[in-house]
Amino acid sequence: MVTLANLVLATALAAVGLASVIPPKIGTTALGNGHGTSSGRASLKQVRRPGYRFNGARDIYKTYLKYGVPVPDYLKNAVANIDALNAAALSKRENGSAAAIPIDPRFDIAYVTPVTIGTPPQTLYLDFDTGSSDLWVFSSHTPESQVRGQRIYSPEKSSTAKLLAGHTWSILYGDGSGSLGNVYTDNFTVGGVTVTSQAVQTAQQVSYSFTSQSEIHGLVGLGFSTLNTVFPNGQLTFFDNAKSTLDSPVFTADLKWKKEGTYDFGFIDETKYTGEITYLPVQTDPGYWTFTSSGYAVGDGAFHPASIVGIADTGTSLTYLPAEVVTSYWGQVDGAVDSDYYGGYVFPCSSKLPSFTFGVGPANITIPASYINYAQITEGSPVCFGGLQSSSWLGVNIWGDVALKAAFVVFNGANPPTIGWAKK
Ligand SMILES: CNCc1ccc(Oc2cccnc2)o1
Repeated sequence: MVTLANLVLATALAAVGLASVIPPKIGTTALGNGHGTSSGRASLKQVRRPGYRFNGARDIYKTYLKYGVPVPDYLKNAVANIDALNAAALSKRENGSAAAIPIDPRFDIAYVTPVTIGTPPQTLYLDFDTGSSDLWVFSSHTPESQVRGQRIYSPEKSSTAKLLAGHTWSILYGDGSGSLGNVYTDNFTVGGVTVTSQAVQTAQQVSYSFTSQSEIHGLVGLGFSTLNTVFPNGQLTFFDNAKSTLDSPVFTADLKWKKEGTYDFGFIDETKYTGEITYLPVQTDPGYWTFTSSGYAVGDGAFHPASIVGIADTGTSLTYLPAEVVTSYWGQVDGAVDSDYYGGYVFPCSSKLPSFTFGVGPANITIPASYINYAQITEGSPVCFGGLQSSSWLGVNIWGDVALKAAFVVFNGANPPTIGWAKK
């Protein structure tokens, strides 16, 4: 016996996706192939209206109206409450996409991405670096003698800038470069994603290697915020601040060989990779995107299972792996030597290089040989510098740009974080 109350209950349960105890049999639905044939069968593809947010209370409200039952006040309020929550959620969600531009057309020493800081917006090009967690910029506080062509951020020209009184920072990178200074908070936007009151670390000193690289106006750290060097209170990275407003707590890196790639925030662009994404666990202590590769192969040679613990670091140009791995690679290259004089593996530019494959769980990523022929020692030299170098002096294995640009990489900031790898 289907009573009206049961019907409402059934509709309500169905509306919230729960199987109802009374199979609602509200008339028969037209079935068929949707092409108007006379077969008496039609199927209609259900599509989600863009921006649609589910409101179960409204479905029940409609059932009351449909059967002429007076709508109780609590139900009217429920509909309004859920609409308000949905509106707030929609207004909060944002995603973004920004270019990763090689700073030198000849070889991929680093990639920069346009950002705007402050009000009115000041545009700078920053190096997005998953291997560190400070957001710092050349600024009006950087001595003019240390600024050589870089754009600067001038907090005094931004109506939304606020000094973070008593806070300082100082950072040293793996290549020996470094910078230090004080801290403001201001509006920070990349690819349409805005964080208000982002900690922006203004440089008061930069090392010569930064001064000499005019295309890099600062860094955006995308490592875990535990690595942030601001003292006495560590600050959150742009990603950690943006996470709650993104559709999904992820960013992806699609770096390219001698071409512009992209960083996406809040979504995974299925058109940017092929096959499946393999997700691996991330060790977040001390704060790098640390994962374990499952082994390697040189060229078409046999795959060597191994556990290679390393960090995914968009801020490092080359890839640094254990000595036994790189000696087995360079052993396949005529004339390759690990040169103290040149500071790493070099080889005759005329030599043929094999590709390099590294394992990511049951899957793998292959770095084409061309990516490993990194650059001539100097313009016109017959000696070339390898993109695969030994990590023995570093104390950590680093999957830098030479490896990352061979893949589509998902930095998943959920709890627990994971890192995803896909071919492209
Ligand atoms: C090349 N020295 C200046 C410079 C540009 C970008 C960075 O930053 C780095 C360097 C190494 C590792 N991680 C980030 O330093």
